Amino acid sequence: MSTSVHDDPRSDSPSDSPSDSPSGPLSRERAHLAASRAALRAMREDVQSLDISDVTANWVNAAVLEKQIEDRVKALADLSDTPLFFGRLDFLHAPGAERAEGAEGERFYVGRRHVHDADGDPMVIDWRAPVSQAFYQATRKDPKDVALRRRFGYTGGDITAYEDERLSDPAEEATTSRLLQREIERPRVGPMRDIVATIQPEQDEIVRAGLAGSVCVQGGPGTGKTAVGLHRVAYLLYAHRERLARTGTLVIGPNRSFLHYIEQVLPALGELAVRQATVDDLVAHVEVRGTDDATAAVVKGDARMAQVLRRALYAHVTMPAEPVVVVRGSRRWRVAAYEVEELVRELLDRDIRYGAAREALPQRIAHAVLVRMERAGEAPDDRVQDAVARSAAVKACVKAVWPAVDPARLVLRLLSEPEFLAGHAAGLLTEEEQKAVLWAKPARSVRTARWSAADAVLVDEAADLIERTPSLGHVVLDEAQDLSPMQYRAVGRRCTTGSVTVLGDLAQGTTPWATRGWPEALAHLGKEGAVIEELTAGFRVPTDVIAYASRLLPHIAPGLTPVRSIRENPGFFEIRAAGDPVTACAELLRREGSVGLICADARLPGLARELTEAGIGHLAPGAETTREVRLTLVPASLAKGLEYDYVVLDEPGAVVAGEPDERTGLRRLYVCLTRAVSGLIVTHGEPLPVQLS
Ligand SMILES: Nc1ncnc2c1ncn2[C@@H]1O[C@H](COP(=O)(O)OP(=O)(O)OP(=O)(O)O)[C@@H](O)[C@H]1O
Repeated sequence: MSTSVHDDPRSDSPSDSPSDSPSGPLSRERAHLAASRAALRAMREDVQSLDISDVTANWVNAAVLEKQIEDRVKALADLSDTPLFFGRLDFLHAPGAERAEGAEGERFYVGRRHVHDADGDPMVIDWRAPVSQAFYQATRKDPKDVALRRRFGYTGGDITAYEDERLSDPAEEATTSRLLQREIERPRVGPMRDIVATIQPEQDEIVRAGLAGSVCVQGGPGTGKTAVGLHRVAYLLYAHRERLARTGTLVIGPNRSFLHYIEQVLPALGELAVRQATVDDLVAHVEVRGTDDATAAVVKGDARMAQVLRRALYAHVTMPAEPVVVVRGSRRWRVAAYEVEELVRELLDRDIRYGAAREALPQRIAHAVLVRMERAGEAPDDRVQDAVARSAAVKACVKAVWPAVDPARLVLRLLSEPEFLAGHAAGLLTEEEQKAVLWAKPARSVRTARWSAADAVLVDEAADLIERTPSLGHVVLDEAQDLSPMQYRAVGRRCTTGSVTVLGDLAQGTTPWATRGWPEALAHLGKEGAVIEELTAGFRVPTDVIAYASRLLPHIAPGLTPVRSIRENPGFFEIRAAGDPVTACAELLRREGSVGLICADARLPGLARELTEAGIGHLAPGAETTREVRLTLVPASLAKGLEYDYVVLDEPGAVVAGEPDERTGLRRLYVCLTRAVSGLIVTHGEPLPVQLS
């Protein structure tokens, strides 16, 4: 028997087989779904009925416990249109007890969360549990003891189809999953969805990679990098819940629209506590009101700036010229200048932060005083040492020798004072480079300075030299190819004791400092040992469209493997010379799903006006589509990471011309050409870039 799909005629999908009888497999599966829902309800009621009055001694404990209960009840909610399970595994033998989440049987339903019956036996196994892995990894070649893998198709919250693969049956031929195809081709509207039911084997490997190791994923447009990164966080939170609850997790994306687009995925997987931020959010020590030209931004983002900052900071440490004299009662205790210098040199040699060393110095000097007191026959205790450390003489010495430094002030001086910069950049930055980073108008104060985004990263680096930045347990860094070396360092210091998942595509790098190669980027992150994986199967872009966009690859990222679309639906692709984008939008809105009109940033206001004049409702730039308003206008600079069922790409030549150089322009165009799921119309009046011919 070969792989087969069985549909219920009530489903809105094409049917392969006749309707199911009341005792047929579909009815039995529906019965299991109903029983699982009832079991989940019972689990929720159990938690709701907990009486905490006996166990909470005070109101603080009671409040904490109540909050925990509230969270647990929320986590146990049964979302009516989200399937409770999406797959079933029938093993040939019962898996080992340690793999089975306490189950005795050999049949498992795989779903978004664990559900058990009144006896504690599992009705649904969490997709992240070890036993569920076979659902994603078993193949005909390596069936992993799976006799039958069943995938379920849903309409709303109801099972309407299933598809079987008898993996251990040598007579059955391999076919691609129809349900997977349907899932990939389902129209998109609104924010990104999870892919938990259809994670592919090569994606699953990355999702389940251990917490200790860092992973870097290079993948062309639509290969599922973002999806994989988000599911990886959910997996790690399941496998290392306590540790990550303590240390924290963070997802970094390129901008607000992108974060908004992905924000529903983790909550849908039951994970509510993952912070999402842009790199700019992480380094928001100063208010960013200024911008840099490309030359200045490239130098400010260069890793050499870290050395300039280090030098400038440590130049504040000077050797004492005077002894320290501490007066206690009638006695004076003297520590010679050369001895203080020795203490300072010792601290400089140690690998501790500037601020920590500054805090240690008074105690070191006080200790030297104590040794003298002991030698003179006194018996001072710790309190005396503390008092000496806090004495005016010691304080004055530390202030002179190892002064407090404010990180923003330090950067402000470097960018405002040519001599100060030259003093610390000599041999690191050329004169032109120094000129490029200096502000045209020196700033008077931290508050009034017109800080740029790159300046804020410098302040973050300086802040970390002074005081260690706390490290998180795991960081997912999406669209990483656009980060500067200094931004990589800023991310790297937020996971020094944790691990990172780096996601990106070298061909989509559109910043002047875009990543040239992953090993270099990983070195800036401080994760040289990370494994580099490549994803090449494309889930988003139709074959003809990706083939067209891939013509740009030799010009923008030679050597990268073109994406191979696994979509069966060919979609459609049209290039309309002298075509009108507004008419194209109107045409596409007659179909199901979202429509994005992507254009060069400068052309956006004009197109917005034309749409309004034509009476076509549309959303503000970058806004998420809804069922009511399915058309959104997307400036080329915001298109990265987003997708729409249909895209109208206006004037490719203008997209290229909108960037400072041709390669960046072509990369931007590559991003814009690869946003469509079902169809793309390119409209142009000007000639198309020759690289597309
Ligand atoms: N295994 C899968 N099953 C179903 N859909 C998938 C799968 N993997 C990815 N997708 C879908 O393909 C689309 C593209 O995925 P995603 O945005 O993660 O790609 P990406 O590699 O980050 O793309 P880009 O480089 O353009 O940002 C999304 O709609 C995602 O849900």
